[in-house]
Amino acid sequence: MKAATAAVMREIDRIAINEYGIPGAVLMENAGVAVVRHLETMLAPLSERKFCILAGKGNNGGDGYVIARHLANQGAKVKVFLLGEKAAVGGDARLNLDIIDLMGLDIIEITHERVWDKVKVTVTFADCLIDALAGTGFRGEPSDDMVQLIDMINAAGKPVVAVDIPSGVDADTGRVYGKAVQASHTVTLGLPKPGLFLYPGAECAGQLTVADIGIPAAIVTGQEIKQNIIMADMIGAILPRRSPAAHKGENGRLAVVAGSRGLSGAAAMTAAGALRAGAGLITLAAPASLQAVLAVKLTEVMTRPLAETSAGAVAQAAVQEIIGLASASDVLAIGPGLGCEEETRALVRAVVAAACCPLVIDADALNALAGYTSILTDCSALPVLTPHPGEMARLTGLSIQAVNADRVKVARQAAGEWGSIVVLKGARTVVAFPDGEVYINTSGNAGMATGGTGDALTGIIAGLIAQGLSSHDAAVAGVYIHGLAGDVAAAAGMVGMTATDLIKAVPAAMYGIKGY
Ligand SMILES: NC(=O)C1=CN([C@@H]2O[C@H](COP(=O)(O)OP(=O)(O)OC[C@H]3O[C@@H](n4cnc5c(N)ncnc54)[C@H](OP(=O)(O)O)[C@@H]3O)[C@@H](O)[C@H]2O)[C@@H](O)CC1
Ligand SMILES: [K+]
Repeated sequence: MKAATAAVMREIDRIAINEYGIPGAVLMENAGVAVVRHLETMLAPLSERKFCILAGKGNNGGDGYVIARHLANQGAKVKVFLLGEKAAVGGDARLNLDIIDLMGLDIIEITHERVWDKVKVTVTFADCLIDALAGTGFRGEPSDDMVQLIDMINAAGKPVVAVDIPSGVDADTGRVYGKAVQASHTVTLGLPKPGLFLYPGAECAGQLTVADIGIPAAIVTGQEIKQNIIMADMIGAILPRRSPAAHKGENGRLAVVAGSRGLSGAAAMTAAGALRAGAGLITLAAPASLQAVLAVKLTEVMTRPLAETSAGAVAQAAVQEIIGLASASDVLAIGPGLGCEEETRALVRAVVAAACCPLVIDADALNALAGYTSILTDCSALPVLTPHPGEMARLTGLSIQAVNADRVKVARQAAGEWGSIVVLKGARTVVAFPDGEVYINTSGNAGMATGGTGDALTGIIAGLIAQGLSSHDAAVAGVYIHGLAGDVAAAAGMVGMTATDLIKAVPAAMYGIKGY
């Protein structure tokens, strides 16, 4: 599913109106009717309900007046509060405001202090609140009046239906500067906006519905929309169907370079993630002293002992062995648990520079690349990098806060600069490509915020590449399957679930998507 930024949505509206001749008032009518249809599914019979519509002076408020008209026609009790003066409302919104004025609906301008008591009483006795304060035209921090209204809406404990976007949420980034409406439902218009999927905006949106408002499909396909939302059907189309006559050699050869003394678990979980994602033959190369324990942990994985430093990390002397292993493999996953010794870091850089198979680079291998990201642009195949925000901060020189403030922008910029696929992990993982294409993941849950889930993701993505998926498709499908496996595991209890629970749930997640 494509997601449109506020600027792209405005351009789509402009083309629909100016080039196709669809009057803006028709789009607004369709928008308002779509919200009323949604209210019918939630609160029928509408004739027995009381609605409080909170409208701004822009077109989002205009949608609110259309909603008010249709609700009143159905016999509902409707009160409209306008954050500003009627005289300040223009265009299609004004047209619809004038209509409900002529219909005799109660429209109260919030222009002086005395009105607030009335707002409070109405909000308290309403069955449902409609947030039509602001949509894609919202900028920056809400004004004091808007904050007061948002506080009242959020404190009311009533169903809140946001029109297009919960007011106060940035449509592009999901950021909330100050306060935002906490909606129980959002009916977004035309195309969904990225900010409805990125936190904290995603949490403000509640249950999301995308409403068709009659924009010609050709306008949307004619736009270069680079934001995508990852959904199950998209992944179903990506995953290959396994031939009934398949043998292990057809499902790829995968090498993992991971682990150091005290960090054997990271290596094991990476290999197990790849195994559960369906990779055929896996070789786990790790410091020699870990071999015995890894062989016990992973019955189905081959292990390869590597030269190690006195501290039990992979030594520089292992470089040729790893490069040789990479050339005999379809994909190499490198990084989890390698540790932070400088000798190991130098080895990672040498392997990344020389390996001729696709790479999935994670954890300590990412830290080894801080200050050396230019190596990535010379990789023979597009490498997949899977940083969490801390690793991303180290790689970019930004603070973790700056990384999280606009995850899409940061991931996209890094992917372009490094000529790599960047999987920026976290709630709503973002996958960015060098051409600016971005995918936002929708699966997963807070139970996944536990050690080892990142190692599992590295294994899953590498496991999919081993089975013949392009690095592009493997990154997109990998993050979705990983989150879905987390959701499957969380069905038995979210708090306390482990990365191992998630890994075991990968086959069930894939079964849910593809039926195998
Ligand atoms: N034809 C179309 O295009 C269609 C558009 N459609 C709908 O229009 C919406 C876009 O409409 P838009 O562009 O008029 O802006 P909109 O979201 O109403 O926001 C402006 C309002 O927000 C206010 N405001 C902003 N920042 C603020 C702040 N920090 N703090 C406080 N207030 C702030 C601003 O106040 P002002 O700055 O004027 O004082 C003004 O009142 C879109 O989301 C969809 O719902 C549909 O009907 C389909 C057809
Ligand atoms: K809104």
